[in-house]
Amino acid sequence: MAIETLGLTKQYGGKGGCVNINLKVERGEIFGFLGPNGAGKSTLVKTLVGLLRPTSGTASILGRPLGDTEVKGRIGYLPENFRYHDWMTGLEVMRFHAELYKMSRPERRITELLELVGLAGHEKKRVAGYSKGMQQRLGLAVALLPDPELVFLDEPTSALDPVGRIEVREIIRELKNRGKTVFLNSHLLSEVEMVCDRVAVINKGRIIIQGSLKDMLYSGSRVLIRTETPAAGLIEALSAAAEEIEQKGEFISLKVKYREDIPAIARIIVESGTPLYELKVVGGSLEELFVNLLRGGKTGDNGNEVFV
Ligand SMILES: Nc1ncnc2c1ncn2[C@@H]1O[C@H](COP(=O)(O)OP(=O)(O)OP(=O)(O)O)[C@@H](O)[C@H]1O
Repeated sequence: MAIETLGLTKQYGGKGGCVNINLKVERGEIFGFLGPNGAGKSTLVKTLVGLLRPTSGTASILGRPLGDTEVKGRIGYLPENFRYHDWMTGLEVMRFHAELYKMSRPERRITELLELVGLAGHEKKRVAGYSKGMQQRLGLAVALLPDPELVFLDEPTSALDPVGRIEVREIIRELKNRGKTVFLNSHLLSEVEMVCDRVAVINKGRIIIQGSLKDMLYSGSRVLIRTETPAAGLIEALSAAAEEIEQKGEFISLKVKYREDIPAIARIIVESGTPLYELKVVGGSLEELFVNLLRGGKTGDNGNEVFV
């Protein structure tokens, strides 16, 4: 396990922060930690990397307790708001951090990382002359310096333009290919949807849902079926696999709980002898799920709109 927390709480004078966080992040996965501004994402990351002391609860990082010095050399951290000395060049910032990591021959690694983040050719320029996006890339290169097994990225694309976002996404995928674990804090849903294997959603300091992104997205989505002449008994047969079945003209709409319900529904229709002209899944976007969760409404259920 890369990260395991048990009832982890960090509050500031009894307020804010994050409360009773129970998370498991497997090694080698990209885990998305999603929540609106002020939800408690940065607080959790700062607690996990050892910058904040928990108010209560426990956690282990790469199998060691929080604050373990040896583990600190095996993790990388890109903070949300960082500023390097702007009179230094990108190369000097990298060398300075390599010294902090006590790396003996960092030059090759530095060159490789500057290339990876797209800063090759700019390394001799002062940070003062870097755009926000270039500074963010430099931060990412610094976070990857120790070739960490586990990387915490706090809003890594917030300062980037669309092309920069795609590039960072590619770097994150590449990290996964190399067997690294990535903990990605973000309020950007599409970001998380595109790269993460599993996610947790936090709101007002508490986790409100966590799990595999695939399962989460399908839970509560609707399947819309077009059949001209439903066979007798089809609706009853479907009610074994789905809920809230509605029939209107040649359309049948139903709500599914799990991803596996969808092929089961197709099978029931075909086996009943009903001609199937169309089957489509409606809803199931992370944005919809997120908004519904935050409003405290149902998840991903927009099936009624289809019939209007
Ligand atoms: N140093 C602090 N002192 C007091 N309260 C704090 C401190 N840091 C954060 N908080 C409060 O804790 C809550 C969670 O903040 P946190 O920065 O962890 O959220 P976040 O999800 O990372 O938000 P954002 O995306 O805006 O950075 C907020 O209500 C914030 O005001």
